[in-house]
Amino acid sequence: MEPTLTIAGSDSSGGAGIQADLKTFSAIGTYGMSVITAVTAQNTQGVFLVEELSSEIVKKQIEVIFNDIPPKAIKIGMVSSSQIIKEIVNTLKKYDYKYLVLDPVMISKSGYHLLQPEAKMNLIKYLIPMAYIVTPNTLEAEEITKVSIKNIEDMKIAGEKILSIGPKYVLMKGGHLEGDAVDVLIGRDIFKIYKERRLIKKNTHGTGCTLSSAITAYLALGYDIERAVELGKIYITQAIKNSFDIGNGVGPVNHFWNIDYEKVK
Ligand SMILES: Nc1ncnc2c1ncn2[C@@H]1O[C@H](COP(=O)(O)OP(=O)(O)O)[C@@H](O)[C@H]1O
Ligand SMILES: Cc1ncc(COP(=O)(O)O)c(N)n1
Repeated sequence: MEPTLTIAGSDSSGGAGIQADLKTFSAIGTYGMSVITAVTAQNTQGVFLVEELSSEIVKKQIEVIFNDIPPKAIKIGMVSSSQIIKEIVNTLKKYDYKYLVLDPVMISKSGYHLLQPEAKMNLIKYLIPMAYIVTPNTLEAEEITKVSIKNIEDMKIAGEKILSIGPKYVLMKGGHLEGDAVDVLIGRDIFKIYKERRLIKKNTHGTGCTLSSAITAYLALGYDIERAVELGKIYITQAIKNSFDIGNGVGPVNHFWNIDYEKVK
């Protein structure tokens, strides 16, 4: 069983953050572990309060995991402040790893700032260059590059700008654009489009967390980047397609769409 690690925030409603990541890691057949950076009081209707953990406990969680169960692939989601970002960067520097998937979480779908605005520069300067792949949505890519994104051409321009900061690959997610759900993978010699029909579903809480975790799990299982993104896209599309209404707002996706419940009864 390949170990996978998420470094992210907790979502009390279970649809995004650490909870979405661990469900995805498990559904894809890896052994999920977590380093919690912050606790959010959140449900399908919004984020109501956030409490960041101390940098000491973030550092210690990373150290004890790496000293005992070195992960095959790591994903970073919500990191909230400059202090936490610097602690993660300094601690990860001490260890060997190949696959770091960075989902540059900034604002929740419900409009809450999960990354303090003044920490944005540190995320760009320190975390993006360390990543194997960065997975911004259009709003995050606009914040990082100041390029306005309306179509695939703009995604390419912004994606190449992010690539020049230092990661090996960039996956530009197009979930917020109109028309088909198109994502673009950009690398020094890769430009690949992943297209799925847009699903008319309101339950998209945690889609970005889920896709980046799926890519992390597939990298841990040994797939190359193009195939890991292809399988991740299939996983998130099916998870949205099979989502269910729970709560009164924007519900979660179905992380276990691939599980045969008859077998576990
Ligand atoms: N309505 C939808 N139908 C199909 N795929 C979608 C839909 N909304 C988002 N996606 C896909 O879900 C993934 C997450 O995308 P996006 O919503 O852009 O990210 P985030 O959750 O970070 O804002 C992408 O692969 C995107 O194309
Ligand atoms: C702890 C945590 N991490 C990430 C997200 C982003 O997910 P979304 O963009 O679907 O709100 C979230 N809402 N909460």
